[in-house]
Order: sequence, then structure tokens, then C-alpha cells
Amino acid sequence: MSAQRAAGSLTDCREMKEKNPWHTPVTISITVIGVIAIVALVTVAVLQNKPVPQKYKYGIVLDAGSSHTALYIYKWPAEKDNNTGRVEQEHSCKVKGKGISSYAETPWQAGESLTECMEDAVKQVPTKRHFETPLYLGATAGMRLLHMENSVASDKVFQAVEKSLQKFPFSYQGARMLSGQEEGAFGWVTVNYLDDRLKQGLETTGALDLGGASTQISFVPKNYIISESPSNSVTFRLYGNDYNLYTHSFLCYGKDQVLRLALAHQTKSGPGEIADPCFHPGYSESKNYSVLYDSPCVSDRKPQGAPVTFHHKGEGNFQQCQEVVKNVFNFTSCKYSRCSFNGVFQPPLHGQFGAFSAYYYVMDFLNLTDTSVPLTTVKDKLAKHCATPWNQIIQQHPEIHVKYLAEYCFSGAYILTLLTEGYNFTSESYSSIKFIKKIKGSDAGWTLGYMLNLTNMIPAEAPDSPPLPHAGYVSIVTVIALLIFTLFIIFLCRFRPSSSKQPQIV
Ligand SMILES: O=c1ccn([C@@H]2O[C@H](COP(=O)(O)OP(=O)(O)O)[C@@H](O)[C@H]2O)c(=O)[nH]1
Repeated sequence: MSAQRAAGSLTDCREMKEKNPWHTPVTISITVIGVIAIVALVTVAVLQNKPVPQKYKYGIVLDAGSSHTALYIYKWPAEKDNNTGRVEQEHSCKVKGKGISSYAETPWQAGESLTECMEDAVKQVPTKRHFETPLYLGATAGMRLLHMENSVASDKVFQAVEKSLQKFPFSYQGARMLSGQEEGAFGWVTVNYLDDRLKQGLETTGALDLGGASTQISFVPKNYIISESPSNSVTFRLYGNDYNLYTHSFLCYGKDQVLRLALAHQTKSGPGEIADPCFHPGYSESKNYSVLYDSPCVSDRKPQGAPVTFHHKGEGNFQQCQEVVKNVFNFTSCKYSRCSFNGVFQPPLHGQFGAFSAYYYVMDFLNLTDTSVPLTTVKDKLAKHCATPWNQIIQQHPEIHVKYLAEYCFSGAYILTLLTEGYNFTSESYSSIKFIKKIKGSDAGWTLGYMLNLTNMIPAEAPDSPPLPHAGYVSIVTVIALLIFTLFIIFLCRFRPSSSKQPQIV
């Protein structure tokens, strides 16, 4: 019985072998070779096209602002620096002390002040990338004011800064003063680049920047007639799209200089004491007249025969503070179809806006970054903050620098007045403003736009993208290889049996 079964299964196997060409040594060899060939093909495709382990390039920009200097390190994939690569902020360092313009008397200290952050940058950027990492320093309104006041002093500050930066192993590209127009336009580029609006050709976001010494507004207006005020216009062609940007920088309208303007307005008759509605009740400081008027923004208004000092007392009255703040704007003359203030042309506001730098610091402190809250509520909250006694404010915020703390009532009133009376944001359009500090991990500000421009990292035309991404390419190669293999096997199955029908020698 079992012998019979064994004989039967031997016959089955022979029949199977006759029917199934897989079982012949030739087909087994072909199959093995085929599998090896496919594995080899896919391996070669994967290895050949695999992105090499990501290598980065770096760029460093120093923002020499009026109140302080900040260093930013940017990085981007090494093989994509002039088209599709995304530039990101890798690191930032706040330089200790004041802005470089405050070292007019001791310029060498302006250079020294940068050393700590520069040494930090040396550690942050991989050593082998040091020599090819571009290093830029851009100075803004603080240096513009110093240049107006004393160009020899500003040149000396630049020389000292230059000498200090050249000591480091980076590719130093120069220290220079940005124009207000550049500051505004590069802030706009940064915001829209980080939001991916430029590459995708989406509607752009306007940029509102508030510094210590100047403030910028930049946006792409609807139906913009450039010829009305050519000095406010910047045209760009980026990723194949044309942009007609309106931009204006108001020198002396940064929040530190506006505070001087407001105090100058209140001390124009040279009193020994002023009761300031923009400071908290109980705030009381002795201030020096010559320090207050030591700026080209106010120097010509210095009262004659004033005492050396004046007593600055807080009153904490938001409504009256708004009146004081309004006095720093001139709304009387406009030679254009429409103006913001001080006779400066401004087309109608259009689109969304990102407000950064001091806009963010102030509104974040005041808990007023939510612009969906009605403007009347915003003003009520600010009025409550201004009316809070100074000792209570200090107790509630022991971690915050007293100078910043004392000025948030004034700064909040200035921001609201600038936006609504200055730029003409209404109760409705106020909600189109977003107070921002960072976008996708990078600080909003002019520095990134400046570096992208100087390194030609935003092409005028849209770059040609590869027809397939790497993963798609490998998948297609694999599928085609398997298809060829399957067809080959089918071919064998169809034509081998005829050869197996050959008479067998038993
Ligand atoms: O936490 C902060 C940091 C800065 N500021 C103020 O914000 C303004 C702008 O500062 P930034 O250094 O950005 O301006 P810049 O120096 O470029 O003019 C200055 O008045 C600073 O005193 C502030 O109120 N709170």
C-alpha cells in the first residue's frame, strides 16, 4: 500500500515537473539570476539617487538696531542654495549692552561688544563651513540718526565694528547702513518668504515693523499707481512673479524716539515737573533735560532756559495719553491723493498684515495680541493697565526690566494711535493684523530678507523642479523591473512546456 503510494507520488512529481517548467534546473537558474538582477537594479537606483546625508550651508547677519544688536545664524541645505532650499534660522544671540550707535564717544567698544556673540557663532557653525559662511552687519535707524548728527562718529563706529568682525574666521561681507526703504522691503520679503507665499505666488502679507528709532510699513496695494510717490515704491520679480511694493520708513517714529517727541511736547516750556498721563500713577523719576533732547529727532525743540533736570510724574490716564501721543503726528498737509501722516503718501491698506519687533513685545506684554477682540475692548484693557499704580505693576512683574515696564502704557497708546490714526486701520481692518514674533521658528525682521537678497537665494524666475521626487523615482524603477520580470516568467511558462513535451528517455 505504502509502496504503491510512494510510486504514485513519484509519478505525480514527474508529471508536475513535466507540466511546471519552474522545476527544471534552467528555470531555477534563470529565476535566481532574475531576482539578483532586480535586487541589483533597485539597489543601484536607490544608491545612485539617494540624497546624500544632508549638508548645510550657513549665513550670519548682525542686526545693529538702535536699542541693541542681535546676531542671527541661518542655514539651508547645501545643494539647494539658489532655488528650492528653505532657509531657516538656526540660532540667535542678543548682544549685551546698547546698540552700536550709543558708542559714538568710545567706538572701539562698539566692536568689543560683538565679541561674545561672534564667539558663540564660531561654535554654532561647523568648523569646515567657517570660511565660506558669509557674515553681514546691517545698521538701522540708530546709526542713521548718529550719521545725521555726527558722520565722523558714525564712520568710526563702523570702522571699529569692521575691525572686530574681520578677526573671525567667516567670510566677512561688510558692515553698512540700511536705508529705511531697504529695512521695510526686506522685512516684507522675510515675512512672505517664511510663509511660503513668494514661491507659491500667493497673495502677500504686509509687514509692520516697530523699532526703537524708526517704524516701517510695507504692503502690496491694490491698483497701485507707483508714479504718485516713486520714493515709496520697490519692485521685485521673485519666483516668476512681479510685486509692486509700497514701503515707507518713518525716522524718529520708533517707540523710543516717539517717547522723546511726546516728552518734548510736554516739556516745551521747560517746567521743573511734568504730570504725564502715559506713565502709571505713583511713577516718579528725575530726568535730565540734555539727555532727553540729545537726539536729532528733538534737539531743535530744546526749551531755552530750562533747569538741568525735571521731575517726571505718572498720572495713568489713557484718554489723555492718547491726546499727548496724537501730538507727535502731523495730519494737516498732504500733497498726494491720500496720506498716512507727516505728508507721507499711503495707498489704501490691502490684505493681511504681520506686525513684529516692538509691536509684538508690547502687545504680548499687555496680553493684547488677539486682534479679533474689538478695538474698544483693547482700549478699555489698556486704560486699565495705564491706571494701575506703579508699585503694583512692579510687584506683578518682578522679572521684567523696569525701563520696559514703565513704558508699556505709553507704547500701547502709541501703537494703537499709529495703527488707527496714522495708518488708517479701522475697527474692521484691525483684525487683519497679526502680532508675530517668529514664523516657523525664524524671527520676523529684515535680516533674513537681506541675506536672501545678497546671496541671490530668491531667483527671479521659478526654478525648474525635477520631474519626480526621489521616492517616486525609486518606486517607478521597482514597479517597471517587477513588471519586466513577471512578463519574462509568463513568457517562459508559455513557451517552456513545448520543450518538455519532447520524448523522454526512460
Ligand atoms: O522685550 C522687549 C525688547 C525690546 N523692547 C523695546 O522694543 C523696541 C525695539 O527694539 P529693537 O531692539 O527691536 O529695535 P531697534 O533696536 O532695532 O530699533 C525698543 O524700544 C526696545 O526698548 C521692549 O519693549 N521689550
